[in-house]
Amino acid sequence: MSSPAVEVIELVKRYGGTTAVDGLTLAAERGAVTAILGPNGAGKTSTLEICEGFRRADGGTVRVLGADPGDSSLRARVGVMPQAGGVPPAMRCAEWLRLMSRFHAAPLDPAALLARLGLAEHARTPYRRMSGGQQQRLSLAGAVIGRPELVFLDEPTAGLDPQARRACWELVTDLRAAGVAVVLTTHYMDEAERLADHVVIIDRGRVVAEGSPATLTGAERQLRFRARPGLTLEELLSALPAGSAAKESPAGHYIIEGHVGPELLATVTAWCASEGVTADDLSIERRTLEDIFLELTGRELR
Ligand SMILES: Nc1ncnc2c1ncn2[C@@H]1O[C@H](COP(=O)(O)OP(=O)(O)OP(=O)(O)O)[C@@H](O)[C@H]1O
Repeated sequence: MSSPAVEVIELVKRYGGTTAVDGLTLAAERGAVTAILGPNGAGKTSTLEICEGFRRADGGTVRVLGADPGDSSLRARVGVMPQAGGVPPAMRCAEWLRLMSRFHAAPLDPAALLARLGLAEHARTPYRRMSGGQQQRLSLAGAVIGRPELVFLDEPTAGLDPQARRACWELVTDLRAAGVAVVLTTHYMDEAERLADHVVIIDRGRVVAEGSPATLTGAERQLRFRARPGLTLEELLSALPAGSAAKESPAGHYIIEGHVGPELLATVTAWCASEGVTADDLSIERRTLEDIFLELTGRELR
């Protein structure tokens, strides 16, 4: 088996007294999408920027396509989409992408790439006059123009409209199919669930869980419904089979966990009837990546 495209072992990054990355270990495979998730300030961008060779680590080991992240030979092989900026404000959209293409031996066609990302009509627009979402898309185009073996995308779809998000997802899926290693960060759990082969959840600079979306969310199902807020769940709990759990989260949204079968469903609906409430949007679902993320990283704001 070939070595991973990115190998991070016991990485440490400090800014003065703040330890942003605290012994983080992860690997990203070729031909796969690795999504790094974590609350604000968890250390995602710091980790990415060290892998991209933009920041120095204070400890640990990082190998990118088998080389040190600072190795100049990586520039032609690795595409980077930073969280913001990177394009001179006065430069026109197509002009910048053409310039980027000249740094590579076998680049994609800049005009075709702009068209694919819905930027054809903005080809002559200076960067500073483009909207935030258009700037994001141009930055994404810059990361992939050189047919890289590995791309780092820092929140690629933040602020994009639904159409542009889908165009970005399609591009990422095509990169993976072409054998490219894609490492991205995102705050959109549905995006990670849909796109990623491997999800790494980090918190306070450490990995708190990793695996495929299916492994992380597990096979267990939940019963969910909406009803008026503040129902007392004790009586329901006592009627449910041992090992079941019931919670209201957020207000007016009820989640019942346990062995979700006909018996549990009957008990819950009978209880709703006894309370005089209709269970709206009653559904049986698997736990989502967002449920797992909030369980692991808590609900307080960072
Ligand atoms: N240049 C810097 N100087 C000082 N502290 C920094 C610097 N860059 C990041 N930090 C701190 O390091 C920690 C991790 O920041 P980082 O940007 O890596 O997090 P993140 O997970 O990418 O967050 P977000 O989701 O908000 O983008 C934070 O506490 C942040 O304040």
